[in-house]
Amino acid sequence: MSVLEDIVAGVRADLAEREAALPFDELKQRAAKAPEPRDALAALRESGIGVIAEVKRRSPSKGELAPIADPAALAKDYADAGARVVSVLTEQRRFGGSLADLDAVRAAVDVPLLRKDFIVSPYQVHEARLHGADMVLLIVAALEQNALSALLDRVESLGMTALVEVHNAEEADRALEAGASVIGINARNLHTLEVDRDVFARLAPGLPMETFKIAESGVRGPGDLMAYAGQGADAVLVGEGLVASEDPKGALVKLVTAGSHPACPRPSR
Ligand SMILES: O=P(O)(O)OC[C@@H](O)[C@@H](O)c1c[nH]c2ccccc12
Repeated sequence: MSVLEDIVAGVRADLAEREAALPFDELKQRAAKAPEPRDALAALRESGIGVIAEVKRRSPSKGELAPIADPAALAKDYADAGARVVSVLTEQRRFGGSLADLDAVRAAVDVPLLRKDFIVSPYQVHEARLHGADMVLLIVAALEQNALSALLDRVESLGMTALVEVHNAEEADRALEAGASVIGINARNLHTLEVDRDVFARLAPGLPMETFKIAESGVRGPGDLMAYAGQGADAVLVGEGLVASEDPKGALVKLVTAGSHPACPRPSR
């Protein structure tokens, strides 16, 4: 089994337990009463190169990154430092996250939130909404085309933004085919877990000008952000570089400052 298949199998097992505890119809009704979603894409468009800052304890590639005893406090630091969106990993087995983290972060900050997980079922989309997410990650490599299209429509029908993640040109074509307008190009190969920062430069020119392009993974500091900006990124998503830093807030201020600096290349739109 590949790493991705292994993660998805665990996600499906955990999902079955939650579905048994709270039936889909009941979940949908509850989610429908949640406060209106925030416009994550509008928030990302507000600055130069927007930064999505991630709450992430562990990763399959690096193991333990940071204990993050208080995800709400970290998210507050992120928001204060100028994060346009905060990403919360909710996958438990490999990333040490939970929906409780999403709840805690939602209660603490006003910025739009991304639920970062391996979404394979409509159940998880409504669940994201119920727990205050405004944006949902959909990983093309984890989904059949029909499921991808259906999940994307579902995310949008609930007023949220879908961030559709791709790793290669074939996945990028599938994302566009499904109607994605916000595409994340992940430098981390989900099969080998290696980071290749050149993936963005290879794929971005093949995407339509109007597609909102997010560079994901491997951003170590302002230099990487500037490089991605020069290659046409509209925003970057950063996890490890922040959580594993001595001073996550200070590290994020540096990124946000670089992303809004006049010398930083800007999207031409
Ligand atoms: O920690 P990094 O290298 O800054 O990467 C963040 C983010 O891109 C990464 O966490 C990620 C991208 N796509 C994912 C899908 C699932 C889980 C995690 C991810």
